[in-house]
Amino acid sequence: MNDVLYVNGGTPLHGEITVRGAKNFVSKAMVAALLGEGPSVLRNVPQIRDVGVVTGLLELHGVSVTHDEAAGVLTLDPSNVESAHVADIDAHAGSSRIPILFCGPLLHRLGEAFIPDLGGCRIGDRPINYHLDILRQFGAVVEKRAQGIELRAPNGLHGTKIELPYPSVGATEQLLLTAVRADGLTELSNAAIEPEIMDLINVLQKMGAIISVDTDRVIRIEGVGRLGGYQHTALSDRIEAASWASAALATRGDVYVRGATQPEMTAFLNTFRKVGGEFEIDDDGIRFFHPGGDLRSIVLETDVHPGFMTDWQQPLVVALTQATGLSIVHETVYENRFGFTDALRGMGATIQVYRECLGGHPCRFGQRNFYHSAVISGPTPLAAADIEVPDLRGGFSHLIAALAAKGTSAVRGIQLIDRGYEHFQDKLGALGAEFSHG
Ligand SMILES: CC(=O)N[C@H]1[C@@H](OP(=O)(O)OP(=O)(O)OC[C@H]2O[C@@H](n3ccc(=O)[nH]c3=O)[C@H](O)[C@@H]2O)O[C@H](CO)[C@@H](O)[C@@H]1O
Ligand SMILES: C=C(OP(=O)(O)O)C(=O)O
Repeated sequence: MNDVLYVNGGTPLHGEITVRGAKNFVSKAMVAALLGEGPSVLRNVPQIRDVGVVTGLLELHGVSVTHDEAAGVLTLDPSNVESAHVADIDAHAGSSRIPILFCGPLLHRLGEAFIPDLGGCRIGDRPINYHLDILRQFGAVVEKRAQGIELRAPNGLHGTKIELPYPSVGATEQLLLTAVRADGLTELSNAAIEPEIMDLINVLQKMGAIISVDTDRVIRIEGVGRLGGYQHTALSDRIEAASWASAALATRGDVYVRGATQPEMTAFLNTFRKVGGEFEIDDDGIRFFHPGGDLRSIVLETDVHPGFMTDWQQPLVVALTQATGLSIVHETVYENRFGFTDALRGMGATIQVYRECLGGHPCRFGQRNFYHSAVISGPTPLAAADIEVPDLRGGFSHLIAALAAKGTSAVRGIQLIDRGYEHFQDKLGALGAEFSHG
């Protein structure tokens, strides 16, 4: 497949697109199916590469997966996992970080697991120390191998009390997927409470789990002996929705995102409005548009939910290059998520990155040599360029910059974008973008 997109920018995006289920939920719900005795059915599944990667891993473990791609329905039947009993897989994680979440379900079913080294976006170190600490506290024995880790649970997995040093999404999911079938009670403090985690809890409850969530980031789980399958419709992808909203703003366009939902996007909508974008919400989606006139600069900090999520940051920064004045963005979730701004600078944007915590609150990256704050001065016209996609959201940002720029840009490595944006080229076409493969 041709991995370069030639984008002829300068045309505002106009029209309607649809977003389906959230990348950051669907993959976890697929792993949850491994815990059930019977088949599960997941609806509203997007056609993105991460779904293919997790499907491949589940099949390797004996899960039978059928996918009606057009209807977005996945059926996952784990009844053959015991007979397949794959102890040591000669596999790699592909582009995804999801394999680490197989630990709990496989340990419960097979008593052992081999997890390959992880993929995912290179936006910081992304260690798995919280995951391993959690698994060890449940009673797992973890050993490092050449290309991954090997785990055993010689005495089973037992409920425990854990406080996370930081409300990590993946570590919270690790705990949930392990605790639901562990023996006894588990209590997690400082848990992440992202909407995708809440929907995973919905799925686990449908399967028979007992989970309560307090208002102070404490989650309690009473382990149960067996879980069944589930039927569930995935919540929609608020990152994809916000990305198209940012594209509408940066190109002075008007995009109706069918499937976008308000409650999961409150922090984004507030920021969008402060920058000068407008939106209209109805029962089926959200219309995002540039109302004309100047955009306003803002001070923004990314944070865990209910804050402004880090995955919204990169697409929005492109729109901020078109706002009048100095915007400050303090990235507090990942230490290295401004690499994508190099290409924007090459296109004419004025963006400086700093090691200091700018914008208000000190974060855990302050004084540690990480360029995790950015100052964007605008508005600056963007000029076409030859750019290489660095990661998923950074890649979409580059695409937005190319759409906003005068002239024809070459955007290389666009396959990375398929990992989280369903049919993005069809959607660009539907919104009137001008592009070709050469
Ligand atoms: C597939 C998926 O759902 N990915 C999302 C998930 O990633 P993911 O689950 O990997 O992100 P985490 O919330 O775990 O990471 C947050 C921070 O905690 C650190 N950390 C995490 C685990 C650990 O063991 N040790 C550690 O230090 C990370 O390096 C990072 O700085 O949540 C992120 C934060 O909303 C999103 O940007 C990603 O899109
Ligand atoms: C960082 C992201 O994803 P992942 O955790 O899958 O790398 C993302 O979706 O922006």
